[in-house]
Amino acid sequence: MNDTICAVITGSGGAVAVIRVSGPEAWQCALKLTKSSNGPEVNRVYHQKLFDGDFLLDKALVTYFKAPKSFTGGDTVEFACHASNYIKGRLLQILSDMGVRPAKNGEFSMRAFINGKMDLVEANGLCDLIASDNAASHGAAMNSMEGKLSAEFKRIKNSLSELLAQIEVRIDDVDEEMQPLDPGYTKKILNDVKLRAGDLASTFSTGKFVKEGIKVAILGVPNAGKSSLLNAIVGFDRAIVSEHSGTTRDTVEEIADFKGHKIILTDTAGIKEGALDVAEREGMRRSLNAADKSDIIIFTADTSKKHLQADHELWNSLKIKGKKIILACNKKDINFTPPEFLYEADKVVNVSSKTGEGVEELKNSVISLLDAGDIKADSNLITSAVHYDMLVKTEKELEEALKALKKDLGLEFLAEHVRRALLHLKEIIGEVYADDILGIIFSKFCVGK
Ligand SMILES: Nc1nc2c(c(=O)[nH]1)N(C=O)[C@@H](CNc1ccc(C(=O)N[C@@H](CCC(=O)O)C(=O)O)cc1)CN2
Repeated sequence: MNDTICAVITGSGGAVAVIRVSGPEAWQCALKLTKSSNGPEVNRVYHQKLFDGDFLLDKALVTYFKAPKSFTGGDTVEFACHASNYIKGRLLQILSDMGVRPAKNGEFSMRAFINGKMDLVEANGLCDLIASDNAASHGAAMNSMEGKLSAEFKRIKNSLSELLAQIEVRIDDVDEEMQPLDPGYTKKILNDVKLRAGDLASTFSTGKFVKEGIKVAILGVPNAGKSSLLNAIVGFDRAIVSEHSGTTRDTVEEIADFKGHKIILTDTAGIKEGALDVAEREGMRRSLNAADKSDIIIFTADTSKKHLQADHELWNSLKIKGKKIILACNKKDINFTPPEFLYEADKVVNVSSKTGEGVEELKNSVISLLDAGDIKADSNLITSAVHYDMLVKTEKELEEALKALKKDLGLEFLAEHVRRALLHLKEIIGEVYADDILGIIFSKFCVGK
């Protein structure tokens, strides 16, 4: 915190790059770089020359922020220079020569957190916002960055804090001068808080998919119609289709939208037994790899053909992966009698890639089987596995507190469970933290953030 750090805070490409310098020496460095003697005004942008020794390095826009009014809460200067790799490299070198250290990943945000500019949930939201790539992930991240998610955590936390205070004064009240704790009231508060923590935790089934997208792998034996199905789902000719078996040799990935959810669809090379060349074997390895990584598998079977034995073998090998499987029956003929194994599918959908029949049902099935939920704008979503984990732990402690109350185990027992629940909530927001944990959390942020 006491040293001065710098980093390029803009992405690659574009004509202008911003370099942020933050820490006690930031202003001094800027005065040297711009060879100015008189102090700049706070929160003003100056068009200034930046010098590399006696040479003119660039003419840039320089903004001066004074602590505590800056992104990090410390003295900060931003140089919006031309995005030449040479200019950026020299600027960072000159700053380094002045004793300014390159910022670590997330270090600016970590300073902002330590300086009380945002809590940990808001910092996490900021990180998610930068990574967001659709309306749903953007909306969830914005809610979080804007403090709406934190506010809900704080509401739950405050109810528990008040309850704990009530319990603790009675523990201290050895002379029993106070009215005893009302069990009905205590039970009501505990139940209410547990319900709210549970409601928030339950949004994670939607939230995790909102943040990362849903990975769907399309698998099947060669020539089952996988690529046609991918094309029918995304609505354009993404994958090459032919009547020849083995047209798809490598996996083909495409992003689609299912009811507002981001879907990462992977079409795969058909899987078969028998003599294979090296490329075919590699293709199949990638197909199975896509199956392993997926959240759900669409198993495509051409039920007009008689190779259902091959389908069955592949089906059995996929079943053991323990994933949800939707069976997409392609080109079904009217005399088709379904073999037994079809009934093991989590869902069977008849599809026609040609007419688009069944495609909507397929999309809906993915969402409902994964319990991915509806995406509602403006509602709080838990997208972090850590937050989810902490909420589940909170719920368990509250359950224990309710048991302690019911069995009348005494105020100390009750207080201990409430205290632990409270600690989980405080850890989520960042009211309590261990220094080494902070480093780990913020190191997941990108450079320059
Ligand atoms: N050039 C530039 N653009 C940027 C950022 C930045 O740091 N620099 N941001 C960075 O991520 C985002 C904007 N976020 C920011 C948040 C707070 C402050 C700030 O200086 N806050 C002070 C002063 C507030 C005021 O005077 O109104 C404060 O909170 O005290 C600046 C940027 C996006 N665009």
